[in-house]
Amino acid sequence: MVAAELLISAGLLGFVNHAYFKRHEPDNAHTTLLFLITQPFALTCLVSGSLSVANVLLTAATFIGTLSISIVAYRLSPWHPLAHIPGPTLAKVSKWWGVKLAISGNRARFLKEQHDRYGNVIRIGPNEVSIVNADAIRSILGTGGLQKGSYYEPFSDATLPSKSILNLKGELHDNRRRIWNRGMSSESLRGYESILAIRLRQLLDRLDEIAKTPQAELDINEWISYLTFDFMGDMAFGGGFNMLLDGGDKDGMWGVIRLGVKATSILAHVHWIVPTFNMIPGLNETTERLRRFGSDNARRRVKSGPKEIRDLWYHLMDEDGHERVKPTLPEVLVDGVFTVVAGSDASSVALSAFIWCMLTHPDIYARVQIEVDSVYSDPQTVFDSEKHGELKLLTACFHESLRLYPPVGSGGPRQVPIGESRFIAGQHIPEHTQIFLPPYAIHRSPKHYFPAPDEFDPERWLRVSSETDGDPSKEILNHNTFLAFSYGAANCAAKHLAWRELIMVASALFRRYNFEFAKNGTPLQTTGWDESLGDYYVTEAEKLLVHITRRN
Ligand code: HEM
Repeated sequence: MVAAELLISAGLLGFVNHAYFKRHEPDNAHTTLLFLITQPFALTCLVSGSLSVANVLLTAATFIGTLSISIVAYRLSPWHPLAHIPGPTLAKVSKWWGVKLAISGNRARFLKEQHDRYGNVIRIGPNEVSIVNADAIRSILGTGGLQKGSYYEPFSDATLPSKSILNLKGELHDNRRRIWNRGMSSESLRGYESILAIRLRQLLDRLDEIAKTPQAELDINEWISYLTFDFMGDMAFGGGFNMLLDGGDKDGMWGVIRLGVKATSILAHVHWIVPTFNMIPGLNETTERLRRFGSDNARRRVKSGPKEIRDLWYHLMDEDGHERVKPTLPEVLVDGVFTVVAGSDASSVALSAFIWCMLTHPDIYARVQIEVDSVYSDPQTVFDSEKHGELKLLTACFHESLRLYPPVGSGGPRQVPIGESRFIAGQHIPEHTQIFLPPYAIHRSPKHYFPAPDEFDPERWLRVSSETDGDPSKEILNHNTFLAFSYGAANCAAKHLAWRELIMVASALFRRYNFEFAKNGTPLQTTGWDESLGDYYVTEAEKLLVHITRRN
């Protein structure tokens, strides 16, 4: 009799809990776990008057079983607000499916496959959708679109008094972005170019040494990463990073930053677990080191005083005094760390993917080299960005490699606010839904790039047509769907700097060296490197082993 009463009340409690969690998303794992564990004990005591092990186990099993079945049944039921949107069944059931996919690093490619299978709007989580549609880009990322939501929360350190620009919303974002935009004016960019040129000369010196040894091979992805990391250190904190001179990650900070981004990109799918993770000694070591990295660098930058060439720090601190309310040190510190994290890997993987495309398309590589040679007939002028406009084919090659391998492959989502709903890409999207616009899949859709959307064809950017006039056999190139730097008010704040960096580095490398695949490169490096790119918010690349020889 007691057992029956326990079964019924534990079952009911499971349903009540589901109703509660549907309205109140957990904000951490520890209190939620405590809340779930105490209930079977309390219920057993209340119903049976004692705490016998058998009764507690029976209550707990029934409670958890009913709660789980209720959640799964609801998420798969026709009553779920996203029931009309197709997608993989396991994705609809649990966020943990998203975590597993994120761990695999295969997210961008997998989303494309699912779009090919299910269509333009697919459900990729209990309350998440992914959309591949040109009009949706403006309505989500453009004016009056949606804001960032819970996915981005783990990208901020909750113990710090300020969030980085990546996590700010509304007016707070507009204010910070105004300062960033000033820091990216044409005048500021010219200063950054001279900072980059100094680092680029260091890279060329190091590569010259390597090129002296016949048949020597190098991981070009790694050397480019040293360059972009040091450059971002110069920009954000006025120097102090010396990966090029050290020939590696001497203090291990580069590894820590990469691990931090990777872990965050995975945990962002279950953002409520992060506060719990941060409480576990040992597990928060990476966050601790990142915190120290930020504060040490900020302290060093403040102490070092004004720089001969104005760095990004100068602008972010508003040392010119344009702002009514000056940015605080913690605000600039978090943006400095974000600059190093976001700016270095995105640029290095973009450059590596470009070199990969050149090596796998020798005919185009030869033409690019001729173009670079003719624009920079005097090798000493290769740092002059005034000539970038003349590098038409090289620029088209970057557009194409960024199209095929966008460094932020599946992007970060925007969220429909509570109490609102949207009609996007022909579908009703209910409140609280997170919407992804995955650049990798959008860039490879034949509706946006045609013919051969999966092929490297830089000429498509040089041919004129962008209209089909309803004739599907005609070429399509929809510039509005090029999302490598995102779109709208929160697009890449350093897009113009990044373009100059990519073109300057590529010109300098191609003007000075001949590149070939390393003879000892594994088949992965010579034929499948692109498939090994891991999507961890920013793309992670495997070794790209090449052999270089100095040109005259
Ligand atoms: C090829 C290189 C780069 C690519 C492809 C790239 C791409 C992107 C993308 C896709 C976003 C949007 C992220 C999101 O919505 O979740 C973004 C944001 C951002 N990027 Fe870049 N990025 C590059 C280089 C850089 C560099 C070098 C810097 C710093 C100097 C930088 C600073 C930023 C900032 C501050 C934001 C946040 C803007 C905001 O929220 O208003 N990026 N970038």
